[in-house]
Amino acid sequence: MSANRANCEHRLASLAISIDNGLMQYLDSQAPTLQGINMQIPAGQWTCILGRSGCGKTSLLRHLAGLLDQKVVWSGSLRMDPAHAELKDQVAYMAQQDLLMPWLSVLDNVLLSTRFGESAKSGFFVKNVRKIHAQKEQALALLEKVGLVDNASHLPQQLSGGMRQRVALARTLMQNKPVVLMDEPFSALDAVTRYRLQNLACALLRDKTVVLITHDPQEAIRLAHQIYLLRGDPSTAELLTSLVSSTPREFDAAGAQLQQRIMARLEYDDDE
Ligand SMILES: Nc1ncnc2c1ncn2[C@@H]1O[C@H](COP(=O)(O)OP(=O)(O)OP(=O)(O)O)[C@@H](O)[C@H]1O
Repeated sequence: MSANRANCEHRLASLAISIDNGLMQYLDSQAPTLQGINMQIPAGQWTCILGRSGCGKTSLLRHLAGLLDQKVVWSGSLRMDPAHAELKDQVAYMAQQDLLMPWLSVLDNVLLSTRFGESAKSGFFVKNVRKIHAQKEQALALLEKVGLVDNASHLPQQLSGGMRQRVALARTLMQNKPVVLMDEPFSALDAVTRYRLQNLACALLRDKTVVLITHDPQEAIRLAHQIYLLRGDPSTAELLTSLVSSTPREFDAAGAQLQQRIMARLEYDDDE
């Protein structure tokens, strides 16, 4: 069986997430960071979240990824459609920093999450040689998609920032989760590299339920099917707009107007 076919058979359905009246407070904090959060995150679409620094964007994303379970209290409902036991099993998380292991090759970095996943399930690294071979083929196919197959044996330090983020994207795809949470993944890149990576991510994550945090209204306007703003203290979520045209969008007059609206809402929040 080819690696691609094996991949299809294990692919999970896309999932929608719905948050009703969510409240999140850090255990060592006197007040909630998020309160009265209502969000609908549709399956197979991109939801972008903007908000001033410190409003709780990363906290919300990390909570969805199951990374804050010991650090916060959460109340309110967090549901998935179709319902599933553990949201954290369904998500791949792509952070602002690429978080590549410096001592591992590009290929091994892409394979890492798969092997940890297997390790967690079985108690030791995958032993099945055919399975390892199929995973390697799949990782190489993903590296081909992100244009880095010739760099498979390189170490991360031999790559540019944009190349490293492409490795991180391949690693995220390798996890093959229906939900992809991205925390400012392109913010450290130059404008042209960012533009190219936005296009690439848009193409490769087309079937996924993506939640993207960004400080860049233009990035949200290019990529989002809906844009939420986190505003206030504690923050609530405001659905600013839903966009129906296909992505990635070119920036036009309507985009410029929407950018102005976003900036006005964010500026107002900063002044409050
Ligand atoms: N482990 C923690 N314990 C207590 N408070 C925390 C913890 N981590 C973050 N916070 C607080 O939660 C609030 C939200 O932080 P968060 O990083 O989620 O904001 P953000 O909107 O992602 O900011 P930025 O845009 O600067 O990345 C901040 O006031 C921050 O100080």
